[in-house]
Amino acid sequence: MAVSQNKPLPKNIKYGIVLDAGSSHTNLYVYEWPAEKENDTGVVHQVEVCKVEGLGISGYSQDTEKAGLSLQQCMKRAQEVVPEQQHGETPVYLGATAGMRLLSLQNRSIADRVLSAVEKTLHSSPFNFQGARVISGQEEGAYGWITINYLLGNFKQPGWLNFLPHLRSSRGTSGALDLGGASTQITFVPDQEPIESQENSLHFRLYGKNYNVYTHSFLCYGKDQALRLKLASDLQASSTRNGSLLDPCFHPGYLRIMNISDLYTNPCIANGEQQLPFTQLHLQGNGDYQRCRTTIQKIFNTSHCPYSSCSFNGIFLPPLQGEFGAFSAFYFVMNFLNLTTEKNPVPLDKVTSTVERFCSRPWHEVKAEFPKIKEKYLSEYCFSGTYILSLLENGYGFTTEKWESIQFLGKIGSSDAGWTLGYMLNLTNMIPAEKPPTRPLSHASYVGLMVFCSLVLVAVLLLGWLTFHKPKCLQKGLI
Ligand SMILES: Nc1nc2c(ncn2[C@@H]2O[C@H](COP(=O)(O)OP(=O)(O)OP(=O)(O)O)[C@@H](O)[C@H]2O)c(=O)[nH]1
Ligand SMILES: [Ca+2]
Repeated sequence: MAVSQNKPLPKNIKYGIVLDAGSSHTNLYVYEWPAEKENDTGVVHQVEVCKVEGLGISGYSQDTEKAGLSLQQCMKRAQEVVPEQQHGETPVYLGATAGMRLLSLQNRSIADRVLSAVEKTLHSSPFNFQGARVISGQEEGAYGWITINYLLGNFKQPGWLNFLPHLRSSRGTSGALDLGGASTQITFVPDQEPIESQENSLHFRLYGKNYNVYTHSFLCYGKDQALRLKLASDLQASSTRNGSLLDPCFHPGYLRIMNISDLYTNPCIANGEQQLPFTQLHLQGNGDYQRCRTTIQKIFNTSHCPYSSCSFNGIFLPPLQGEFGAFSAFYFVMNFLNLTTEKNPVPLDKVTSTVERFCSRPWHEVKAEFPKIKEKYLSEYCFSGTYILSLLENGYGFTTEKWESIQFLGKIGSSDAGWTLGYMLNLTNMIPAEKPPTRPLSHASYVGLMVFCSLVLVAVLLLGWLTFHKPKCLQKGLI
């Protein structure tokens, strides 16, 4: 006997936690989804982001234990967000990106110690810890691409197409552009097949469709490392005897003092330090966009290409294809400069003139206008804006027309654009290779279908009746 209940059943919600241990800082994300819809596309969403105070985990190479301790506050926050009875079943993953890739190249045993320290903290939490590891640049690109296409609903087939499988649309996916502090990724489905270099080629089967995806991660070309590359290249080209350098990528009146040893302490910048007769670099801004662009250009080597086409440094890049979503620092910088609009993209010439005007503004004026923005961020928007233009226009070849296909996005719905959601979807097997069997119709669809069938039946009966029992008036009219 069926028992009717008026009370709705309690929602069966599941949770998952991912820590994004980036080069500049760590973010903890909490995701949730209805348990019964686990394999549907587009049901997982972010309910919390917690920004870990202090450095990225790779910044604790001098005191590795602190890398673990730094995560405690956000782990506590996660315990408040996830209901206590579900702590034990909630998976936690930590993925480290370019900062840890660089530290591993520099000193493997210190990098391992940092990872052990964060593992210790995560093991001692009440959640179901699933591991902490350094993810590859390919994975970072791939999971970013999966995240945005999952959130944009690009893997979804319209319901009615389930009945007509041969008509299934091959609706396009969106490419993904991620700009971090230490690396940057470009990932998209190219038109051209096959992909010329194996290390840039990924294959996925998702929801019953095959995707051949191009991806590349440029280590050292995140915006913090790119600034170091630029400064090292400027230093090499200059004849300064005392370490004073005019820098067109900073505002007029801006001054920054840097230790030369800090500039040369990672594998992105090979040697050169020994020859310098000074220990500090005195940067003096002069806010000249054109010159800034020229100096940045020097960090992209376009002199050789062993493929049919390349981005820079001899790396294969097929012709750009389709729409692109640009996130992380692409978004932070463009958003600060008011160059992100929901609907129409801002044309490339307008972006260029905005960055140019911003760079030329005196530092004291900029500081007075944005007193609440961290000085580190504020002072670098001129460099970052110019770097983004160089990378996208000269590095990847986004022309004035192609520029219009880029959308700068921070969030999609409630979820941040980034690699973490895709990483979790993959590790929890939430994106099936094949399309899950279609569920029975929802109540609304059932009622709709019934009404439609009834109307068709009435129309058929009426037509039949009219054919065989023509009313006299109609018969007369026909003669
Ligand atoms: N303006 C601004 N800059 C930010 C913000 N958050 C991070 N950044 C900077 O933007 C750059 C990229 O930040 P993220 O995307 O978090 O980079 P990351 O994940 O630490 O670095 P990777 O390991 O290379 O991916 C870094 O230079 C950060 O210092 C923000 O809220 N506003
Ligand atoms: Ca990142």
